[in-house]
Amino acid sequence: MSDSASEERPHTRAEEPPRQTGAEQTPLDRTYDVVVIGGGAVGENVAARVVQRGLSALLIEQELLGGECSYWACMPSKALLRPGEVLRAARAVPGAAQAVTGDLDVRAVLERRDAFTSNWNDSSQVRWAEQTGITVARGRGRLDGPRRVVVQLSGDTEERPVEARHAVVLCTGSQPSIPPIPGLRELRPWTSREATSAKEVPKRLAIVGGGVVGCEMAQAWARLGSQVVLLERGERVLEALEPFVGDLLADALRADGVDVRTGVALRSASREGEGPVTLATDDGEITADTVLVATGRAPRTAGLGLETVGLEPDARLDVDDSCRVTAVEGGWLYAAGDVNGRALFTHQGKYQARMCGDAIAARARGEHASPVAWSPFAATADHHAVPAVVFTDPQVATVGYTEAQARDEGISVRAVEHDLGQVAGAALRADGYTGRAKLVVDQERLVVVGFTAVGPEVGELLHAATVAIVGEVPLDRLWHAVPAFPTVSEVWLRLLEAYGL
Ligand SMILES: Cc1cc2nc3c(=O)[nH]c(=O)nc-3n(C[C@H](O)[C@H](O)[C@H](O)COP(=O)(O)OP(=O)(O)OC[C@H]3O[C@@H](n4cnc5c(N)ncnc54)[C@H](O)[C@@H]3O)c2cc1C
Ligand SMILES: NC(=O)c1ccc[n+]([C@@H]2O[C@H](COP(=O)([O-])OP(=O)(O)OC[C@H]3O[C@@H](n4cnc5c(N)ncnc54)[C@H](O)[C@@H]3O)[C@@H](O)[C@H]2O)c1
Repeated sequence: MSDSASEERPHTRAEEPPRQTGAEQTPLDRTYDVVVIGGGAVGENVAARVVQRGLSALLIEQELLGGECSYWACMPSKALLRPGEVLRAARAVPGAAQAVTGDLDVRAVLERRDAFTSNWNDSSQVRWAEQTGITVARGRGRLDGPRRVVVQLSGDTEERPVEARHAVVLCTGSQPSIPPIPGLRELRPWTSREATSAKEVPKRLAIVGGGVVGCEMAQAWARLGSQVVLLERGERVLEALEPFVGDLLADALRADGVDVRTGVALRSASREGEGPVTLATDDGEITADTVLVATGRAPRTAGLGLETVGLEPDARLDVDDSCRVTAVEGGWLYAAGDVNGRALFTHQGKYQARMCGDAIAARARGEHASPVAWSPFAATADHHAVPAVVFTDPQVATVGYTEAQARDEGISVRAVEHDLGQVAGAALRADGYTGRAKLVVDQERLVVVGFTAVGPEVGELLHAATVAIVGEVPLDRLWHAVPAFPTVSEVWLRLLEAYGL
């Protein structure tokens, strides 16, 4: 195995030749050690991991190899947000601000976004997979009994049966949920796919749902020139997070011209012919040209043949920490990434891929590979150390429990907060730097169990907190982890001082 095969699949930009058609596909063998259905970031990483461990792997993908993250989620959304963030950062520093004489160049922003998706061409990812030693089948896969999968190759009417010697791994991801609001589905609203791949800036954009997708896309399109209204039924945007997060973010979105409305119930949606859309809420009517529904996601399991292995067709895929589906006997069926609903993030799905790939390979060698906590076969961090960044400006960085979640888990906690703008490193970064950080401490074990920060580019602060939580670093040892002056990380010192060290 070459070194490059042990690297993770890259997110590159490339100009590539047209995609293969079904007729040009590699012929399939009858049996593989591992069959992976779904070639998003997670499926690719499961396949690569087992191949690195000496097993053969078939990876079946019905659309673009790389999945949502590369083409309709993480990468294009961040490409849409980054130019606005840079522009605002420059404007917040006198001396640089005077050099900024124009506004965002929308065409250039969209072109850069397109380059990050390789213009929705996955040839470079297919090449990477093949060089890694993975067999790629373009088409649709479904279960057909224990260890059996049927592949409907693209451009081919015949179905090909394949068998898995050791494991079948479901990595089919998730899809947007559209709430059953009268008229909404009939409008054919944007989902995250259209919101990340649109070629033109909508004039009036109404967004239903003030979660991560709603907030990121509200800011991206507002800064590109849309008139955006953001409707959230909860009390705050990003309501699951610490309360100050939603407050600071709503202020920032409003400063960008977004009309943020919380505690709003959408009653119905309608459109007259090709005219504008009317959204009726309990707070009055809203007129928009485009509607984005961003109200959460559901596992993509329809038509996956779950009933052929004794599960309900729409069953929740509960898994153990090695991602083995607990309701299926024989221990051959796994589910990793968004489809198992544990933590809907690319990084966490890829973590599951590493753990489950190693568990599959060890079990194929006859080892027990018990998924005990923090072993190489257990995605233990999924339970209480999931990092996440909302890439708005300001960013929101979180890992572990919020104070409320920790209390709900029965943990005795004490929380401390600090104003990020008071940190010398933050003040140097931008005039008027606004932000806040919070540490949640387990009072019995005296370790950090949660961290939240809001502020420009605080995402880069997050890994220190993840290491502290995963490493269960005692507070009195953390006190010796000295942040360099003048970095924003000095907030760690301030938080520990606020705690009483
Ligand atoms: C707008 C947006 C922005 C996001 N930004 C971030 C971010 O910044 N950071 C982050 O960590 N996460 C982000 N996420 C979440 C992230 O995109 C997902 O967690 C990640 O894509 C999940 O990867 P996956 O491989 O499990 O699923 P997917 O990426 O959905 O891949 C599943 C693949 O399976 C294929 N498939 C499905 N059924 C079949 C079948 N029967 N046969 C063959 N193929 C099949 C699909 O075509 C798809 O390619 C974002 C999500 C959205 C919507
Ligand atoms: N930066 C990132 O890492 C990133 C970015 C985007 C998405 N994601 C992932 O994708 C997942 C899905 O994102 P999402 O934003 O679709 O879901 P979400 O669960 O984060 O937010 C959905 C929001 O919609 C609101 N809502 C639901 N029904 C509503 C209704 N009828 N009217 C008004 N509001 C309503 C909810 O209260 C909630 O605030 C996220 O949980 C996250 O895991 C991650």
